[in-house]
Amino acid sequence: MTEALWPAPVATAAVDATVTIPGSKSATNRALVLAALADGPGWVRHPLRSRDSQLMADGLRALGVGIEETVNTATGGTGGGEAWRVIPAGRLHGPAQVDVGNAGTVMRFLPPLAVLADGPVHFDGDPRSYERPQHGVINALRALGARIDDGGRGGFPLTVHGAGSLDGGPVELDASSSSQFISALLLSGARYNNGVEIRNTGGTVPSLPHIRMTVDMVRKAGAQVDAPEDGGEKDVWRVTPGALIGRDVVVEPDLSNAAPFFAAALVTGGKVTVRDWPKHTYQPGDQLREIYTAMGGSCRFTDEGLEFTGTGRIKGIEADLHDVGELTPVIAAVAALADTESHLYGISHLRLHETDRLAALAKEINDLGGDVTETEDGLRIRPRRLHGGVFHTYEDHRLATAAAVIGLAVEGVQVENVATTAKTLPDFPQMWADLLSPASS
Ligand SMILES: O=C(O)C1=C[C@@H](OP(=O)(O)O)[C@@H](O)[C@H](O)C1
Ligand SMILES: C=C(OP(=O)(O)O)C(=O)O
Repeated sequence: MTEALWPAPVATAAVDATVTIPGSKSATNRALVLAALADGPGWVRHPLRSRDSQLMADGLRALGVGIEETVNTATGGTGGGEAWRVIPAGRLHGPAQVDVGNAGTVMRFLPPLAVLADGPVHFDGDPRSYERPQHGVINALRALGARIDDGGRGGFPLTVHGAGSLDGGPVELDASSSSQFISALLLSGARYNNGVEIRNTGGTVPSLPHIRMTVDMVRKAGAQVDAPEDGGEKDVWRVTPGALIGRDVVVEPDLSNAAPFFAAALVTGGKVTVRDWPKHTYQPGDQLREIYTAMGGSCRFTDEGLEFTGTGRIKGIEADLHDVGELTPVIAAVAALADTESHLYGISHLRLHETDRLAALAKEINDLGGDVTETEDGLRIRPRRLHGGVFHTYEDHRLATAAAVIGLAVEGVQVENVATTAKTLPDFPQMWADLLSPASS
């Protein structure tokens, strides 16, 4: 398939901009699931509007949940802007068809909810959804009493035969390939007759901040959750059965999507402020403060948000990104422009993300003249002068934003299918143009 090429703009001066980043994908999709399972209507304010959140909303609608996408003009504590009203179905219904696209959150979070529907729910998605791990969810739901037909594939397409309820209870699974297996069961677990107790029997679970985000949101929806970080048993998460309440949830900006914008400050020796950066958050993107500081930037909170300043000189880093894997593509791009070598590790699970991110980053950066080697669980990136060329993106939004970062400093980078950023940031090309135009701030 030939996709249009987007000429990545070169920065001709240090950037100086203030950016509004749309809502967090992870928080939006959790809020939608919890609101759909609640005992009364709720609001999701400042939701992300992107392919992944539309897939989630459409999937829930297919099961009978009402989601009204409105612009809220109220000027209360939460301000105006977009707000989605979620009206639970009473009883989730099947038969239904759900498209999971290539959204990990939809693939993993909706089957545990579909077991509560009163009929079959058929799930299908992009070709890549057939390859991404789903065993943790399928095997766990079966062990908890659900009937799932997957034709022996262990993944999509599959049909969950909703029976209106699920026994639930204790279950073991291997969550070393995705934290989303655990989040998925925690989100629906309160609605199972016996709740759920999940024990990870595999290696270390990646993306722990995302599980903490789940635990926090499920608790705020009124359920009791025990988790290892609160003195609970290692590798065990428990939700007690009970009702969830329809709430008013305000979604934070997507801090992982701030990564390319702050990177622009580092690469050009400029300054970028991301508005409304939360002082306390469970998002992994908050770790950019530490990571980009180690790479030579400096940051501070201002009245508007978080401001990053760069010097134009980038230091390589040695970093375990196991907890914050989704930041890797953009960090790798920054590292490819650094003065010293970087070693990013703890991220073998990235081979099972939107694409094999380790292989894709190594190939694409090397095709621009870089020196990147894949290790068993990461990447070694050595400084080398890069040149222009086509950067393939493998339908991975974060490969496209990584390419844009390299393009700031390297003339002639052409990004294949920049539209793939629509997975979590549909306005990326315009936001990037605004960042680079003096009128942007
Ligand atoms: O639960 C979530 O919202 C996410 C969890 C992480 O998944 P993995 O644990 O599969 O890496 C992360 O990479 C993904 O972007 C979003
Ligand atoms: C891994 C990611 O997404 P998903 O939710 O599809 O797993 C990501 O956004 O980097």
